Amino acid sequence: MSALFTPFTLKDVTLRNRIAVPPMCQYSAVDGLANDWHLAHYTSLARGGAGLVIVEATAVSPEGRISPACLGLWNDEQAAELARIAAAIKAAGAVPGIQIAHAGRKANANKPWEGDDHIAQDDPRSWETLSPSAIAFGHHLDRVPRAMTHEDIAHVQADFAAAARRAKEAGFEWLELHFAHGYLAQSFFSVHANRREDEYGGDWRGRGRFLLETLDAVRTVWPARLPLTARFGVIEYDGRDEDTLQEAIALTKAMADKGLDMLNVSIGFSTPDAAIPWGPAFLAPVAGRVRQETGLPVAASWGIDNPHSADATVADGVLDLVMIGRVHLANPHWSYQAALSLGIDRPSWVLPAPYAHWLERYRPN
Ligand SMILES: Cc1cc2c(cc1C)N(C[C@H](O)[C@H](O)[C@H](O)COP(=O)(O)O)c1[nH]c(=O)[nH]c(=O)c1N2
Ligand SMILES: NC(=O)C1=CN(Cc2ccccc2)CCC1
Repeated sequence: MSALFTPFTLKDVTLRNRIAVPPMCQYSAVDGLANDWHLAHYTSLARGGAGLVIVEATAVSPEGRISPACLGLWNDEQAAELARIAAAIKAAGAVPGIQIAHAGRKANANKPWEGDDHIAQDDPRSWETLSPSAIAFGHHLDRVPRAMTHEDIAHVQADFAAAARRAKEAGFEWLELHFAHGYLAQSFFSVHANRREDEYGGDWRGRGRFLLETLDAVRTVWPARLPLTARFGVIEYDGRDEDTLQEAIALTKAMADKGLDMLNVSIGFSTPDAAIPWGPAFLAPVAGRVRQETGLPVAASWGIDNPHSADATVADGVLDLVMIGRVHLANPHWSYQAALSLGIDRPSWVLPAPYAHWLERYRPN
């Protein structure tokens, strides 16, 4: 029996297996609108057999986009296009999820393959970036952002709540708040980015306030019966990891008290000077510690790309869901290959009938 291919129920939602496609920006939108690229991309991933497919970081406002080509959910036209994608994911047998985000001081950047750097301020595509403090990330993202006022903070939190309402109306059944990877919410939590001296700065409670208030605002509009999760950078690999982890675990417990249903454990990416120990499944033990100490179900990613290690993280009670990212770009049918490798019954039926019927009778050698 394979732990990876057991169902997972959270609130009223049941995933057919423990395999999730994490959000992965496609940088392929115009004016934040999803198009045929996104429809084909997400449909093929869902048809590949994963239990959960989470649509990429989708900005809660125009200036919350990482790049001008990122998706948005700040208007009803965008919601209508995303509704087609949610329906296509569901029709393929996966649960449709979406991540809502604000890129903060990492916003207004070129596509990764077009420089990945901040757009020049005299470029017509340029817009003002916001952050808790007027401190640039550095390196290729060296623009100094404007320190947010309390009005800015309230406005962005209202944008998150509005985007969550639109996500619900568009038919998404799993919502993830982007609280990781050096974007706005992570920046509020990070000592590298947040030097505020008001109630949104200082100790972990101050630096965590924006995240808790945003969670509160979203929880009010997101149905109690559907999973509300957050992707959160609990470690920076910046030399103060134990401090960061303890603060992140304390904040995660506070978020759980406010109705967070699950944590998608990730990296802070708040400083260009991080010494990240890249390697197969390197973050899984960190996620396992968060799971132990908070009692929340957890997911994690980062180099978990072979079926046996993915299966082991679930079987050993380290992870509840495995986020399988880049390898899905190489092979949307990764779940089928995993089913073959793990020897589950009728592995082809991880795929939809038009494929499964024939593959069950024919095995690519
Ligand atoms: C092209 C691309 C785009 C994104 C990502 C990655 C890549 C490669 N990642 C991170 C991703 O979800 C995943 O956590 C990492 O890729 C690590 O997992 P793998 O090692 O790829 O399985 C990411 N994470 C996130 O929370 N929101 C996002 O929109 C994106 N976008
Ligand atoms: N929107 C996000 O959260 C993104 C995260 N990435 C993290 C990453 C870093 C290094 C390698 C892969 C992914 C890159 C692209 C956008």
